[in-house]
Formats: sequence, C-alpha cells, structure tokens
Amino acid sequence: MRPHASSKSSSQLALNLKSFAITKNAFLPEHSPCKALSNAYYQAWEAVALSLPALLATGELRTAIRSLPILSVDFLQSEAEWRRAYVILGFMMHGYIWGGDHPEEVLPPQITVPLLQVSNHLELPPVLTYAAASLWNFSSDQDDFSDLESIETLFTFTGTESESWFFLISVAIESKAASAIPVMLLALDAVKEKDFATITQALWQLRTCIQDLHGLLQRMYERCDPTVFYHKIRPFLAGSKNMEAAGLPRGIFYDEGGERGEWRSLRGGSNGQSSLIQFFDIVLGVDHSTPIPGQKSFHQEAREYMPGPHRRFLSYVELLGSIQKLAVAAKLSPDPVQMQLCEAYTAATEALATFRSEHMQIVTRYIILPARSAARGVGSKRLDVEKRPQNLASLTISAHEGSQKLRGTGGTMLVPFLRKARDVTIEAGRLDKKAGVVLLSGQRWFYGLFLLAMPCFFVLLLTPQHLPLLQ
Ligand code: HEM
Repeated sequence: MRPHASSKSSSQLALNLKSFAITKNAFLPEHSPCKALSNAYYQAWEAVALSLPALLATGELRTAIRSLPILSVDFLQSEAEWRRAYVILGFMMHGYIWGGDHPEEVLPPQITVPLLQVSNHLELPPVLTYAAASLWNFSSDQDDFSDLESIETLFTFTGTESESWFFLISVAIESKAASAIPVMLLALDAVKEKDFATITQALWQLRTCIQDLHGLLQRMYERCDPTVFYHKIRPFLAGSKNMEAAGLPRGIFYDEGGERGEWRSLRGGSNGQSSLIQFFDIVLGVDHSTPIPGQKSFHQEAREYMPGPHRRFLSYVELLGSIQKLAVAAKLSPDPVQMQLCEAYTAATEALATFRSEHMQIVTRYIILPARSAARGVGSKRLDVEKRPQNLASLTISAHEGSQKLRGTGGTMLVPFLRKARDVTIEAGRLDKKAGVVLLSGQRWFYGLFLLAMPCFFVLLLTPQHLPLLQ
C-alpha cells in the first residue's frame, strides 16, 4: 500500500464514513445502544416492551397496548433514543399484529402515531426491520461487539435463548466485518490508478473476513433451536406484504385516530436488509438486478428497509471504481501482478458464494425441514402449538408443492430466490467467461472463443462412464 496516499485517503475516508453513519463497528452504532429512554414520560412504553414475552404468553398484549396513552416523540433526547423508540415500537407492533390466534389488521394510534414519526426521522419504513431487530437491539459493556459471550439482546418476543441468539449472530457478523469497509473503500479508490498490489491485498483480506463471518453463521446451530425458531420466533418477524394466506389480505391499516389512517403492505424483518452483505456484493460486482424492466429486485427493495444514511452509502459505493472490470481486463494480461489480482478476486467471490451456500443450509434446517415436519404434524406437539394460530408458520407446505412455494419473512419465494442469489455470486467470479465475452466483441475474438469453449472441451474429454456424474 502506498503510505502517503493511504494516510491522506484514510482521514478523508473517516470523514466520509461518518456522514453515512458508519462507525468503527460498521453499520452498528459506535457505542452500545441505550438501555432505557431517559425521560420518565416513556415509562409506559418501556414497561410494555420489556414484558413482551409475558404479555404475549398470557394473551394480554393487545389490551395492554390499547390502554397506553398516545405518547409524543418530543422528549426523545438523542439519536440513540430515537433508535430505541423505533425498536420498542417495532417490537410492540409485531407483537400486536401476530400475538393472537388471528393476525390483527388494524394497528392502533398508540403505536401508529409515534411509529410514523420515529420512522420518518430515521428514514425507515414503519415496521420491524433488520435495524430494529438486530443493529440496534443489543447491549454490551465491552468494545468488541463480535464477542457473542458479552452481547445480549434488549428485546425479544419469546424470552428464549433461541431468539436472542438468532438476533445476536447478526450483530456479531456485522461487527466482525467492520475492518473490511475501509479496506475495500481504499481498494475501490485504487482502481483509478490501477494499483493492483493494494487491491489484491484488500481482496485477500476480504476473503478472510467473509470466511470469519461464515464461521459465525455456523454458530447459529449452537443455541438457536430450529423448531422454536420456526414455530415461535419467525411468525413475529413477518411483514404485511404477500401475507394474504397468513391472514392479512389487505396488509395493515395504520390507524392514526380521528378517522385518519392508511393501508400499507410492507416486507417484514429479514437479514436480507443487511447493508453489509450488499456492500460486499457491490464491491465484488455481484448483480442481483432483475431482467424485467421497471421491476425492483428483492435486493433493490431491501435498501428501502435500511437506515437512510446506510442506503445512501451503498449508492455512493456503486459510483466508485469497479474491481470486477479491472479483474476481467487483468485476466487477459500475462503480467503476474495482474494474475494475482484475478486469483484474489475469484477467491473473494468464492468465499461469498460459500457463505450463501451455508446460509441455504441454515434455511433448510430452520425453515424447510420444520415446515415439512409441521405438514406431517411432527414437532408442533413438542411446542404445544397444535391449536395453530394463523400466521407464517401455519402456512405449511403440501406434499405436491414442495419447498419451492415457501415464503420468507421478507415475503420472497425463498428457495428459488436464495439459490439465484448464490448462483449470481458464483457467476460474478467467472472471469474466464467474462473475459471471453469481452474478447468476442473485440479484435481478439478467436482467443475469446477459446476461453468460452474451454469448459466444453473438458466435458468432451471425459469418458462416457463419467458423464452420469455430471447430471
Ligand atoms: C436462522 C437463521 C436464518 C434464517 C432462517 C434465514 C432465512 C432467510 C430467508 C428466508 C431469506 C429470504 C428473504 C426473505 O424473504 O426474508 C433470507 C435472506 C437473506 N439472509 Fe438470512 N436467514 C438467517 C440468518 C441470516 C444471517 C445470520 C445472515 C447474515 C447477516 C443472513 C443474511 C441474509 C441475506 C444477505 C439474505 C438476502 C439473500 C442474499 O443476499 O443471499 N441470514 N434469509
């Protein structure tokens, strides 16, 4: 790395990052979120939010929320308090909607009125987003938020260890990746000058970082029980978009009182709303856009569910240099320094694709298998859920539909969606193919044809008895 250039860029970078609300903990706050709203005026909110598991278990939450006063947001004293108010109201909202035998489609003014103002202030939709459930829903007395033994959740629906662990794994992942942000921004900056060495080094660092995150993702199994997750936790995370079958055909009516209000259909909380993973995608040139003109992809829509400054940060990063283009051009060069860049780029995309494959395994364990068991009446007995309230977990799959029809809390058809997200990541790293296309459109078309056809030659070389293995 060039010392002078990098120290100059580092101070500019710190300034830039601050304006996008990115801290030394990346998309997490600089300090542990506050543990209480300081003005006693908000005591009523605090009391309900901290007793959510008990109020839900006894079926008293809806009455408790309807008896609250409609509180003003005027006494929130800092950004950290606005965030805590958003977390409290988001948890109360989802508890209110999904905490009964049937979902409640009208959100009372006790939640709607302050929630609309708080969401507006934070530039977030009025729903329990990933920011509410994970980014701002933890506490720690240590500096390192990636240490799972020293962080704890502020709010849960169930009071279970499974639920806390589910939210905290994401906190640890976000924190662990923090150093990758400045490193990759400097790498993007180095694209202009074709500083291959800086970019290569950064890509190897990124790869190690993603592998560490993979390790944290695998720790989900340690303390989050798939049956508890599927039947008890996940139903509370669902949104109101594409939730007809779960009992919300029109979405949610946000009642503001005095005959005012509006129907809204919003996606629920999903880790797909993590700015971190989208940051990796942008840096590596992974393209999740849909081919249908005018239609937003899940990933584009997920940006609307990120805090405003983080969303703007991703748009800003998209305008910086393309490491992928540089790597494609480097693929055509005999220069060993450039070849090293290609190797590092491919290794980083492979690490991200492997992370996504692991995530698909998790989704199989935590959603697909419990959904199949529920369809056969297994598992629900252990958790005393035979009465089956109407919610996302009661939408079990029938044998002929299979797991292809299952929906995520964010409302996606989850299996095809996750497979595609993984496949486009693999595709991004296929420099041979991309370089081949570039050459075909230029003068060195013969070499391009060779690069594109190489995989076919390998297939033809295989003996007939190997061919079935490829099917
Ligand atoms: C029990 C654990 C988890 C389950 C069951 C799960 C489930 C899902 C589901 C169903 C989706 C589809 C989108 C939707 O409709 O919500 C999704 C998307 C996604 N999840 Fe998870 N998830 C889990 C943990 C995580 C963690 C810890 C991360 C890391 C931050 C993560 C990152 C993502 C991302 C980035 C997407 C968007 C698709 C992609 O870009 O690959 N998930 N998840």
